[in-house]
Amino acid sequence: MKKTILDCDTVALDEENGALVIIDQTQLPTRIELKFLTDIEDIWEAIYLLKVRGAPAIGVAAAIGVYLAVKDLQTDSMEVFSKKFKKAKDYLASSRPTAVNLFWALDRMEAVVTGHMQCGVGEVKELLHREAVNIRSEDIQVCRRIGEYALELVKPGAGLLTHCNAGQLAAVKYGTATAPMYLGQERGYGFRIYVDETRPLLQGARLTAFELQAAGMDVTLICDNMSGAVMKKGLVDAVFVGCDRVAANGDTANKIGTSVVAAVAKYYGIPLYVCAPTSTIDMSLPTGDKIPIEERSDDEVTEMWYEKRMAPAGVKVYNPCFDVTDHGLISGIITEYGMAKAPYEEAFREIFREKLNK
Ligand SMILES: CSC[C@H]1O[C@H](OP(=O)(O)O)[C@H](O)[C@@H]1O
Repeated sequence: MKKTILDCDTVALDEENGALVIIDQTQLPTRIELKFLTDIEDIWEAIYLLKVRGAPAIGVAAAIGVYLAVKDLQTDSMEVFSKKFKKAKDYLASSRPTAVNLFWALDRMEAVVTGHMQCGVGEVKELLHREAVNIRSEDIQVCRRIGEYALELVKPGAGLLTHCNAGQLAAVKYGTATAPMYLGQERGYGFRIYVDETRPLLQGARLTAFELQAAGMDVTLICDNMSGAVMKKGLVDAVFVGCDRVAANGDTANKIGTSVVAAVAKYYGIPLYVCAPTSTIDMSLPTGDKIPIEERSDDEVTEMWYEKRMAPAGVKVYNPCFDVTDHGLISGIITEYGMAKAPYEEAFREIFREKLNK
C-alpha cells in the first residue's frame, strides 16, 4: 500500500542497519523518499539542507547521529572515546544555529558521557543508545501534552491558522502547533485550518498542507500575504505556531514571517499561541535580541526550487530564515506543563521548578 506521511517515521534510529532514517523533506510533497544515513557528514548535510528539519526533529536527528558516530569506536579508553564524542557533537552542532533543540539534545547526549567517565566504553555506548531513543520517544508525549492544553483554547469548528511547518514532519508525531489539530481530528472537532505557504522554502505549502490533508483535515493553503485578509474576514479564531528558540522573556524565534502574522493577529484581536516544548525554551537568553538568526543562500529566494528563476539574476537578496516575535504579541506559550502567560520569565521559572520536582 502506498506509504502516506502518517505511516512514515519523520526521524528514527534504524537499529537493524545502524542508520538514521528520515523522510527527505526536500522531496515532499511530490515524493516520499526515505534516507538511511550512517555517516556523520551525511547527517550534518541532511540537517543543513533541511532534509530533516523542525526544531524537535533536528534534536532527535542529532542525538541519533552522534550515537551512530561513536557506536563502533574501537577503544577501551574513555578519554579517547570522550574526545571523539566531543568532536562528533561539535560537528553536528555546527549544522544550524537557531533551533535550540539541536544543542539541547547534543548536551543531553554529552551529559551521558561526562556523567559516566568511570564506566566502560561499552556501557557508555549502550547508555547513549538509550538516551537517543528516549529523546525521540519523549517528544511524542511532550507534543501530545501540548496538544491537549492547546485544545482547551479552541472550540469545535474553529478556524485555525498556522505558519511554516510545526507538524509531524518537524517532530516525531503530532508536531507542536499541529498537535491540537491532530487531536481535534481524532475527536471530530472539524477545524478549518489555514496554512501559510511560508516563502521561501514553502514548508507550509509543501509540508503542513501535505501532512494535514493526508490526515483528512480541512486545509486551505494561502500565500503569506493573504493571512491578513483571511483574519480580517473573521475566518480565523486562533493562530498556533511552533518555535525554534524561546528567550526567557517569551520572545520567540520561529520561521520568518511569524512576527508579521503575530502583529496582524494582534490588530484583529485574534490570539496567537506559541507551542513550545520546554526543550525549546532557552533561559540563558534574557530576551530574543541575542537569538542567532540563520541566514541561508540567495537561491532559496530567487529559485523556485523545481521551476524557473523568479527574480533577476544577480539581484541582491536578504534571506533571514527566522524572525523574533516580541513577547507582547504572544497570547500564551503552551508547554507540556501547561500554558505560560506573561510575565513569561516568572512563568517559565515556575514551569522549570515543576519539571525539576517531577
Ligand atoms: C516544531 S518547531 C518547527 C519550526 O522549525 C521550522 O524551521 P525550519 O523548517 O527552518 O527547520 C519552523 O520555524 C517551525 O516553526
